[in-house]
Amino acid sequence: HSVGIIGAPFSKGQSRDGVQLGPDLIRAAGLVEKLKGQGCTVKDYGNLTFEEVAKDETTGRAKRPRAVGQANKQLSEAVRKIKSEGHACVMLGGDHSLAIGSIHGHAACGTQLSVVWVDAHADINTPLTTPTGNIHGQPMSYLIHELRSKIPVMPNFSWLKPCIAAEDVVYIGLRDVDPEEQVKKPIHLSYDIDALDPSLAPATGTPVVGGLTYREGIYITEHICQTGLLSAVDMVEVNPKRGGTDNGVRSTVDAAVDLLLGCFGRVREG
Ligand SMILES: N[C@](CCCC[B-](O)(O)O)(CCN1CCC(O)CC1)C(=O)O
Ligand SMILES: [Mn+2]
Ligand SMILES: [Mn+2]
Ligand SMILES: [Mn+2]
Repeated sequence: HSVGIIGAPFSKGQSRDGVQLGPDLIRAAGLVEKLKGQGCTVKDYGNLTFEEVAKDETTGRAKRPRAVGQANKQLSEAVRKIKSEGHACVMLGGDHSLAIGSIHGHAACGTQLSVVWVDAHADINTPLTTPTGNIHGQPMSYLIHELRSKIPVMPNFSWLKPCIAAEDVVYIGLRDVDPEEQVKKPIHLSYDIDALDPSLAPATGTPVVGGLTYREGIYITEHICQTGLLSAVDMVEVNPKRGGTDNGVRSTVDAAVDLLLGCFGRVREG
């Protein structure tokens, strides 16, 4: 791997001091040496420097837009350069408003991106829906084509064009989504019993080792139930002619029933 590192000691996407210290802290913990130690070539492009911005008035509800827009313009250019020089880019923040520049700069190198957003939060408030005004809770709204009409003109944001399709985003770790961030679409859950491990659900046509445990399988249904959006469920591929023993068939059928109960409110104790 060839890795290019850029530090973005920026904190104006939110209001807590200290997050600007992240880049150098991560370096001091040996990131460059440890990457080299595992065979990477590493080029450290250092830290961006961000000019102070005077009279940064709130736009809509978004706070400090000039500072955030300017910093992300610089970051976009830096990430684009790192990508053009053939590296995988590591951006060290700084607060999450920096994803605006990082993803924009990455997308500028031409190929359509998919985004895996690992976060307790969806960070997809718009400047008009944000409950706090902090732009670190909004970056996705500026990047996604489908939300373009929801974004007002913002000072120092004119350089930014949406560059990601909503279908190319996946979230992992979400557990604190604001009401305005929830996309209200009914859920169709299509559950093939062979997702479960054959030790638990052997009575199915195409068993594959390494499947979900009972706990993992049920967890999915309980969480989908909690969204309140479940509108239809498929529970398929239970086959009593497979699975060998009566016990195997019984286990498979019981699992299918438990999964459906999980979809409609049954919660395990503990
Ligand atoms: N969704 C929040 C938090 C964003 C966090 C940004 B990060 O980059 O860390 O993902 C607001 C969260 N929420 C507001 C209402 C409160 O009662 C609970 C927290 C927002 O400020 O938009
Ligand atoms: Mn975030
Ligand atoms: Mn954050
Ligand atoms: Mn977060």
